[in-house]
Amino acid sequence: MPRRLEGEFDYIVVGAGTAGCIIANRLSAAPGNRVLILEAGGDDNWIWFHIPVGYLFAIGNPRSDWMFKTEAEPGLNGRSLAYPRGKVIGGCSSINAMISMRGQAADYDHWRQLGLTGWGYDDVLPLFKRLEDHFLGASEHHGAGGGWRIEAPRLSWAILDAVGDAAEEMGIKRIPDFNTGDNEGTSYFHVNQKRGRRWSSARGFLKPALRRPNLRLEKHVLVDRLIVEQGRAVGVRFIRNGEITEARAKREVVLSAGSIGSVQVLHRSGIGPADWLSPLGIDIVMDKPGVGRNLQDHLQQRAIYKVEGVRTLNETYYNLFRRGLMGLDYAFRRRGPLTMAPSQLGIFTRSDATRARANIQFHVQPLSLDKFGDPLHRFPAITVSACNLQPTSRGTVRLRSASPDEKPIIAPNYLSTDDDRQVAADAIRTTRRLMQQKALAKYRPSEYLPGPTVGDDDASLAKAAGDIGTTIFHPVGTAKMGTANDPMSVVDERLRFYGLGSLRIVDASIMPTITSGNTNTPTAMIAEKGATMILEDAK
Ligand SMILES: Cc1cc2nc3c(=O)[nH]c(=O)nc-3n(C[C@H](O)[C@H](O)[C@H](O)COP(=O)(O)OP(=O)(O)OC[C@H]3O[C@@H](n4cnc5c(N)ncnc54)[C@H](O)[C@@H]3O)c2cc1C
Repeated sequence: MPRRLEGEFDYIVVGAGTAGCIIANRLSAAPGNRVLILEAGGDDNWIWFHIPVGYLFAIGNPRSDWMFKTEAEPGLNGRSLAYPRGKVIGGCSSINAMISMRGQAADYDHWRQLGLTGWGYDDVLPLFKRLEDHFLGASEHHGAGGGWRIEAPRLSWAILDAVGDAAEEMGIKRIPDFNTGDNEGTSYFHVNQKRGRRWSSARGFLKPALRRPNLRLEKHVLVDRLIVEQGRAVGVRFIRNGEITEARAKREVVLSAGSIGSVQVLHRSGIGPADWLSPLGIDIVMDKPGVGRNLQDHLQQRAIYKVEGVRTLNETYYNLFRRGLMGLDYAFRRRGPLTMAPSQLGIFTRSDATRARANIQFHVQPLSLDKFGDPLHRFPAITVSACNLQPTSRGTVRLRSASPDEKPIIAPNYLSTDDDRQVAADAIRTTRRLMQQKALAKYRPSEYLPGPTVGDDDASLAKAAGDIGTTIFHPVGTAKMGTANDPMSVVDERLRFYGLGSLRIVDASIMPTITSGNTNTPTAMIAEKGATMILEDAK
């Protein structure tokens, strides 16, 4: 018999990630709501969760990462990718690259055009603003005083300034801010940091709320499944140190375990495609073909260029004297490379002139390595990675077995459409053009990856994209919000689960289509809106 967690709860939030921390904060702001939030990871009491460059140590480390992998991907010429997800309070916002990016107004207007009332850019702009504490203060586009701190980066690099100049030479304008509805242009990224430290959702929303007597956080608990009675989610069953415990919610269960985690919990609960679950011996509670489908991610082509006569992080890192200076700069001024989000300069542009809006994003880094987790190269070099912002490939997330200890099968299906292969080829072509601009000539950039032997024709570039393509860590869409007449819809526009009462999903998995940029800030907005709707519906 499972143990029963003592205490009465109105709401149970599963997962204290980007979304979960915000929901717990908003729901517990009403003293009458008793809120329980359950997180598989632990506290963020490790220095590398806070010093921004710690990202390099948190990824691929079981202390902070679920350590998932994709299947061998045909589109990546048979390669399987590490697929990091944060396992700690704050979730991915505690290990991510801190870029704060809303995407494009057109992304949200598209959601509204799909029939999802209340999700157009005009509708969600007040929510973005309400969340924010923007370094420039309140304005037409930004908010001040909220928990989502956004700051300008605290260092610049001559080589990145020159890449920005090169973009301008190609006709891409310099803009001061990517977050005003249209991100086409080039700029340094704004970041979720406060005075040189990472600003996660846990720091901004969960920790300040934990003082409230009506909010309870349980860490190191793995939610196995939902408890469903008479067509309603009435609680959850979780595991801690091998012990099974149940907790019950009087009002609602909110799934915020992320695009992978929320699917796992639903599938283990018998909610998902019956033809996937039955062979695993899972009793079907509800045949829901959309749960685990529609996986979308941004695939980046990481081109690397060797440079001369200019500083990059590579040689700075290997120079003991300079490394010491970096440490001192951080200790005394909270400045310098330790405050660095790995990608600093952004460029949003069109992969070809026929595109209606920017459809590729460059992340330019003053460093290079073979892959995350590997050491920096010993030669001076930069990474000029381009990703397709509006991919048409769709993948899946599903259970390997019914055991909660087993890692899921993640198959993003990258580059499985002609359009995605074309965009990838055009993106590498655009990279090459960028690096040949006059502004960069003095640094004598030479292509290291994909490499000068790769031809400029579509077929060679698409093959190279498969060789150097890698995730930019943005899985979304696996429990998509949609209209009732679409059998693949999982939640409605108020994020209520179709077919089961008292259950909502509020995290990155509900995006019907991926936003045109990094996905953390959009997920925060989804949480702000989700919490608002939960409170409204409770009245
Ligand atoms: C390495 C990396 C770099 C990134 N860089 C950026 C960036 O620079 N900018 C940007 O905008 N986006 C970035 N992203 C993406 C962004 O962080 C995510 O889109 C966003 O955090 C998703 O939020 P979420 O709430 O949906 O999920 P998460 O933040 O993943 O939260 C889910 C939480 O649920 C917990 N959980 C899962 N399953 C269970 C279970 N069964 N029981 C209990 N708890 C569970 C997890 O441990 C986690 O804490 C990055 C992501 C990664 C991994």
